[in-house]
Amino acid sequence: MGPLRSVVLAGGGTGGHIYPLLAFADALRRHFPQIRITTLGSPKGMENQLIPAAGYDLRSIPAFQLPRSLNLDLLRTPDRMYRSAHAAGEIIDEVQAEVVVGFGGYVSVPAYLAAWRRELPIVIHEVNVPPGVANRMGMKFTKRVAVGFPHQLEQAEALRNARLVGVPLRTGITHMDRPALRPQALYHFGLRPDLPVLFVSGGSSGARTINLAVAAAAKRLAHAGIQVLHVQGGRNDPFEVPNDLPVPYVVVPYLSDMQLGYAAADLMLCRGGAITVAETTALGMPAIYVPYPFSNQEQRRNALPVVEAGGGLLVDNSELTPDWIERNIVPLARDRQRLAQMGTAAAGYGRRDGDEQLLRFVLEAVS
Ligand SMILES: CC(=O)N[C@H]1[C@@H](OP(=O)(O)OP(=O)(O)OC[C@H]2O[C@@H](n3ccc(=O)[nH]c3=O)[C@H](O)[C@@H]2O)O[C@H](CO)[C@@H](O)[C@@H]1O
Repeated sequence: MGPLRSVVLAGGGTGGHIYPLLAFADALRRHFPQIRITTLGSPKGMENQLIPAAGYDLRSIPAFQLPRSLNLDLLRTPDRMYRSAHAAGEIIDEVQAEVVVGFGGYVSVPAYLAAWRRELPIVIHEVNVPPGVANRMGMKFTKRVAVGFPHQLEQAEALRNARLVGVPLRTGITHMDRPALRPQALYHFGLRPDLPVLFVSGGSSGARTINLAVAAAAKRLAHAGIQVLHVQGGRNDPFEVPNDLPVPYVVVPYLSDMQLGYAAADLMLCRGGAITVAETTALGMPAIYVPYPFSNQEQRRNALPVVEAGGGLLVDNSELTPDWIERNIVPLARDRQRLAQMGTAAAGYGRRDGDEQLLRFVLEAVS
């Protein structure tokens, strides 16, 4: 077949849906420099900051919230769904899209619906178990479903026949040479080269429990000679850290250059969002995962295979206290050998070619 000329990518809400979309857009552009890439988002999601900043065309379509269960009778779906699908269809027609690729988030549903009505190929990329509500609806319109992780094939009936492609990750992360970037990253954040760095991130929105627990442990970490680089997260309140600590504790609201954080880090403390897990493992980053407790155990499922492979530790949200941090993180952060072993195990589970594998799958869909 000839080169792809025009695609519509749909996805939005939080970073977990948007970063894979952007990484895939970059792969399309690398392979087909003349391609027209149009992204569909909702008016309020993080896509409104992240997608224009990455230089892609973002079209907003009217928002509507999906019910959280699937016994959705399409005939009784509210008018707003049809308005959104109509808007998505007009954009698909205008750009003469050859395929719609959806990454989840409720903005994907009107795109799937509009593409189905036009008999356009639809490809869904799903990273969670259970699959998100929007993508489960999309699966009524296409059998071309790609997943990020092996456990998804075993743990979700709806994903049993999906194609395992991995997660499209930003090349700034997948092509990164961590040791080479480390001095620059430490300098950038004002961190010392002679002491370990704990990198704390609660995902794209931030995590209140993690933020408060680590901030409350600031003195104990500092007196043990552990530096902290702490990302507050896009939607979280500021927290207090003592300002008379003997070693650096750096708080940043959000990192657009996430690779700098990974480069500075010896150990990560994070939630178990799917893209975060894909990134830590692609980089061979030892991590302590604190899954978000309120979303169908999806984050626990993401982190468990890495932890079972020896690539990190798992701690319940309710158990992450300053005492736990002192007892577990302090000795680990100072044990270079154990960190190296964990890093190697994490890397064994990680993969870096999700963007290329998804592209191959999409090309099959349009051929
Ligand atoms: C609470 C919740 O429901 N979270 C879900 C959400 O997580 P969330 O939106 O937090 O997504 P992930 O943890 O999967 O990914 C976060 C992304 O944001 C990036 N990042 C983060 C902080 C920062 O300062 N800069 C930055 O670039 C990370 O590098 C990563 O690429 O979507 C994921 C993927 O569907 C799901 O698995 C999570 O369960």
